Formats: sequence, C-alpha cells, structure tokens
Amino acid sequence: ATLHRLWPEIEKVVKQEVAMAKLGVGESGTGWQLFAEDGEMRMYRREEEVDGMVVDPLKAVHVVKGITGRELCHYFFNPQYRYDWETTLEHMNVLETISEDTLIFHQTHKRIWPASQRDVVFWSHLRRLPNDQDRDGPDIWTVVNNSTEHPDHPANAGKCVRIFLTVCLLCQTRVDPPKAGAPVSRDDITCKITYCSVVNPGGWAPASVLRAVYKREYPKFLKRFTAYVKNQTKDKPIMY
Ligand SMILES: CCCCCc1ccc(-c2ccc(S(=O)(=O)CCO)cc2)cc1CCc1ccccn1
Repeated sequence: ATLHRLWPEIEKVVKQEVAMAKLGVGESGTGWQLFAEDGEMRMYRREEEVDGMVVDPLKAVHVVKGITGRELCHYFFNPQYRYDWETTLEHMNVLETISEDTLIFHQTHKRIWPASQRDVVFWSHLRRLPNDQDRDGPDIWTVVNNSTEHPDHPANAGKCVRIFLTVCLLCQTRVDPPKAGAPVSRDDITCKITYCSVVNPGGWAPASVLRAVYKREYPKFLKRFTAYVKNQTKDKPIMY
C-alpha cells in the first residue's frame, strides 16, 4: 500500500490523530466539556462552529474489561460487522480495497428529521503501534477514518448532503498477570479506549439539532459497539 496515491496523506493523518488521541482531556480549563457519563465512559466535546455550522470536536474515553485493542479495532474496521453495531447506518459499500488494512467506504446514514439525509466517503486504515509506555506490554491498535473524494461518489450529486469527518479509535490493552502458573484469561484484560471525532455536517443543520443528535447518538454508539465486541469475543481465544 506504500505505492498508493493516498499513502502520504494516510501516514500524515494517522500520526496526527494518534498524537491527538494520546493527549488527555487535561484539566477542565483546556476547553473540553464533559457532556455524557456512563460507568467508565466519559464523553467530552468542544463547542466549535465553522461558517456558522456546528463542528464540535468529540473525545470519548472508556475502559472495558475482557477484550483487547486488537479485537475492538478488528470489529470496528471490518465491513462485515458494521451493520451489527452502527445503528444509524442505512447503506455501506466498500469502494476500494487499497490493502488488507486500508479500505475506502461510501456510507449513507438514516435521515434525522428535520435535517436532510447525509452520506460520507472515507478511507479507513487499521494500524498496530508499539506500546510506548510499557515496552513488553501488548501493542496499541488504532483505526483512523478520514473523508476523501472518490470519482464514483461525487459530493452532493444525489439526494444526500455530504458530511466530512475525521475519526480515530485508539485502544491500549493492559494484562494484569494472573496467579503464578495460571493462564491469562479475559478477566485479566483491560482496554483503555479513546474515540475522537470531528464531523462537519456538510450542508446547514440547526446547531440545536446537531448537538442533540451527537448527545444522543455518540454515547449509544460507544456502549453498543463495546458490548457487541464483548459478546462476539467472549468464547473465542484472545487476539492481542
Ligand atoms: C443532522 C445529522 C448530521 C450528522 C449525522 C452523522 C454524522 C456522522 C456520522 C458518523 C459517525 C461515526 C462514523 S465512524 O466512527 O467512522 C464509524 C463508521 O460508521 C461515521 C459516520 C453519523 C451521523 C448520523 C448520526 C450519528 C451521529 C453520531 C454517531 C452515530 N450516528
């Protein structure tokens, strides 16, 4: 995939997004506003507008037991599972398989009244990263999704308003050593998840509608997705 036209952009965006995801939400002064909490899940946003449109950056942090970062990224990246966990998805299509870890998607999302229906074209890249905190710990895994153009789906050519997004799912796994001699079980595994997204809704949509949609949909998405991966992996060997 290093020879593909998108490779330089993918390298640049993945490095930027991973660096951003690793930054904590810091003290409350850094502009991140906690807007949803559920158990270990904390969702933050910054209120930002571009040309009068809400483009609030979102950062969610979550800690889940019993699954690894590789397993989370596997179920997030692979198209065959997406309809199982992405509730707002109406249609998904893989436009191009650049390599086994890089795909280009077209997706239409269900219309959310009163806004018009949205679609998105993005490249999606799955990447394993060395664990810079704990050298002999499991690797860090990430999936970065970033809007791109594709000749088969020009923006705003059909009924949907094209949205533009950058998304990063970053997963750091920790294994707490079991009693001497005992094999590692899923009870010994914890995964720290950081999910960052910036979505430009494309055409105009009322700020109140957009903020209500995100407040409702993002917590639902992260809870549903992590529960889905726990259920899919509970009786399978651990994938690190
Ligand atoms: C008037 C509504 C306009 C925006 C609607 C919108 C925008 C973006 C997206 C979305 C969000 C996450 C991704 S992803 O992380 O890449 C995973 C692959 O699907 C891709 C698309 C979706 C939706 C529809 C509503 C909505 C908002 C959040 C979360 C879920 N659904």
